[in-house]
Amino acid sequence: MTEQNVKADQMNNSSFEGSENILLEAKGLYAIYHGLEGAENVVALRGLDIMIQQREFVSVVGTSGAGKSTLLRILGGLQRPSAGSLRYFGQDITNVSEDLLVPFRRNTIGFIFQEGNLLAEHSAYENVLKTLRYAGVSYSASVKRTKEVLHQLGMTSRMHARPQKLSGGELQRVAIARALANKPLLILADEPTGNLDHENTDQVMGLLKDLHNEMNTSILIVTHSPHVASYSDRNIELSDGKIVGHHDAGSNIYALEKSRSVIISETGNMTLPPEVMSAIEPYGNMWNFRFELLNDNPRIIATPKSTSSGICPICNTPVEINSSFCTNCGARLQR
Ligand SMILES: Nc1ncnc2c1ncn2[C@@H]1O[C@H](COP(=O)(O)OP(=O)(O)OP(=O)(O)O)[C@@H](O)[C@H]1O
Repeated sequence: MTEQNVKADQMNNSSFEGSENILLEAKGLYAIYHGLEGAENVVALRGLDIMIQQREFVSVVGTSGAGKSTLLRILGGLQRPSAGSLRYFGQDITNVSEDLLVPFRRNTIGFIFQEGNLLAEHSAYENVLKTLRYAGVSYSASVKRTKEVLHQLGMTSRMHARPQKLSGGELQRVAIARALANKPLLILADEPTGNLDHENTDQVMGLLKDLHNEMNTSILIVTHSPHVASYSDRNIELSDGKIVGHHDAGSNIYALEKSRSVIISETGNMTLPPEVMSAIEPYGNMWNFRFELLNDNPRIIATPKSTSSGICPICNTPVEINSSFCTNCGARLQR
């Protein structure tokens, strides 16, 4: 049994029934940044539900400002959600104190950031070693594990170099080594190849993929790049703080608009792809939606509710036939 199995088992022992393979589950996540000095609030996440199974490799894609980094910070317990809940192995950690959260993070999650975030005055070796010592691992075990993980990442010959002497690709290998050193159950990576050229991106992502296949670690990577996301087994597409698509390994995430799904939440709320939303201008208009099967694939058909019946479809009071709004409730109506 590996160290990670033991960690997962320990957490599972106190988990809720039926949640054995679910590493994390977030429900109804909101993130609101309060504007300073009269500036408007920014709603970065709008009620996200997300679930990650043990050993999954998941990517989150979205354009700049979609809320990717905010989501990663909340899932990693680095930032509290404004609303919603976060559970690891069924245990609610949304409101646990910082005293409990810090050791939980250290033992469960490894973080990789775009900049690598290595300590400049320490060598690659010392950067990894310090992480393990900080986590309470004995000196001799830390030395052994540091050498082992730097070797896995192909960094043995460069391990005594300081960050300023390392290339971008080497820096990220050390950052990965550091994140993996304590054998976390989850790696959270925020644009880990954002500073790398195409060749180094492929090398680093290939390494991460190989390591994922060898280890019991789940990975969640946030990126704006469909190419980076293509290394994952499952992709979640974020737009304006909402999930607008789920794509599995077989789908073409370079052409997301062709494979976007309609998301229906547990409470029955439906999220439509942004291009559909802008095409139907739904605000204040009434639409009929129905599902149809086309070649065995469900598709959604939307038709405007008309007022040809002479009844407002919203408040059910009589309206003039073909009028463009209801004088009783003020709804905009389709003629
Ligand atoms: N500390 C903050 N204070 C106020 N607004 C913030 C803060 N952090 C993020 N935001 C805003 O929240 C929204 C989501 O930001 P976030 O960084 O999560 O998006 P992102 O998808 O990671 O973007 P990028 O790819 O550019 O990093 C943006 O509108 C951003 O300006």
